[in-house]
Amino acid sequence: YPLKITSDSEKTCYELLNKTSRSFAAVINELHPELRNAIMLFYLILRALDTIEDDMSIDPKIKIPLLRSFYEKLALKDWTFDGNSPTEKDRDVLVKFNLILEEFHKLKPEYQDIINDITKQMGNGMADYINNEEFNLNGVKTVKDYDLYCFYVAGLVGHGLTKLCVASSFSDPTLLRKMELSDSMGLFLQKTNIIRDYKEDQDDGRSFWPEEIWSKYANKLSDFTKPENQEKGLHCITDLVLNSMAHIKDVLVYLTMTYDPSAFSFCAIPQVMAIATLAEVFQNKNVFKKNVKIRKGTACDLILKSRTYEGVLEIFSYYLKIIHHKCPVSDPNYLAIGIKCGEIEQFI
Ligand SMILES: CC(C)(C)CN1C(=O)[C@@H](CC(=O)N[C@@H](CC(=O)O)C(=O)O)O[C@H](c2cccc3ccccc23)c2cc(Cl)ccc21
Repeated sequence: YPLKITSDSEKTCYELLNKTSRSFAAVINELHPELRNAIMLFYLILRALDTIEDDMSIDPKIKIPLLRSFYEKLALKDWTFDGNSPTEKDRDVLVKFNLILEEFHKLKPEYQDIINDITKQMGNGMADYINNEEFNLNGVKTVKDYDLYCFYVAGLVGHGLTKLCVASSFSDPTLLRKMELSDSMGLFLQKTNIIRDYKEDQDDGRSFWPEEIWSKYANKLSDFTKPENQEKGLHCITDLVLNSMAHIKDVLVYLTMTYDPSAFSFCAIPQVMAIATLAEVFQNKNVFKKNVKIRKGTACDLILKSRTYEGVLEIFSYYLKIIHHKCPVSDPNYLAIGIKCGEIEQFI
């Protein structure tokens, strides 16, 4: 679908999108015009919220009320925010937020309401977490906290996208009665990012790996940065990958209920990137040293192959076999990985 830009503010929004995430911008550009601007603006509004939450230079006394009230800014015409630190990567999204607002008010009221509601829930969820002293000191404690945190930052995004797709008749309305499928779409992506981003988050003094899991393999999370603890670290990654694999069946079911071809690609591409990333981080000590990424060539192959549901199934089956074969018998979760791979394989 050719991109028809009709205003300066719309042009700036697409420039902001390309600046925040080039590869994701490519995916959004594939979308049918009916949904493209709604999802582009949804993405930018979420980036704005994330840029506030991520900025450790903003005093919590300012940050918390700002997160909780952020959705109210969507009703304004020319609000902007210049309080980010100069080093904050995507600060432009907030500096030029008035242009995002201008385009946002052109959306169908139904789409605006969906984005409003998700922004409100996410802002409050993020504020609750920052307010939680326990989380600030020790990061994520239980697997339950891990799922709740991922729900707020990613599961809710799935809820919003599902409602937008159903509202435009691009997806099966039954999805609204099975929101756990939308949760899994977000949780699978976010949990993959959290496993991959270990080193980056350690350097930022943050941690999202749940203590309930890593404490089986170390006394403190930073132990895995030392070579002598990296065998244990690999067992911890296996445990986290196993936890993420629990979402795969829901992801595959969700994709069968996304009818519009452009919405299907939009939803399928990040999921196939995630399963490829899980296979890449699996049994990979580089996770403790740097940010492990799949090769550009692989990413291109995945995008082409994920246009059809059969292609998506082949990709998941291929990487699940890699994970299964890479798991050493010495890994405490060796059997569990085999059983989980078998379970999903049967479904495929
Ligand atoms: C936290 C997150 C996983 C929700 C972030 N998130 C995504 O990861 C992007 C992909 C992305 O931004 N990838 C980055 C790479 C990276 O961050 O590692 C890129 O540069 O390509 O995709 C998701 C996303 C896309 C399609 C369907 C989804 C269903 C449920 C939840 C999220 C869904 C996303 C859709 C929207 Cl509207 C907003 C954010 C996201």
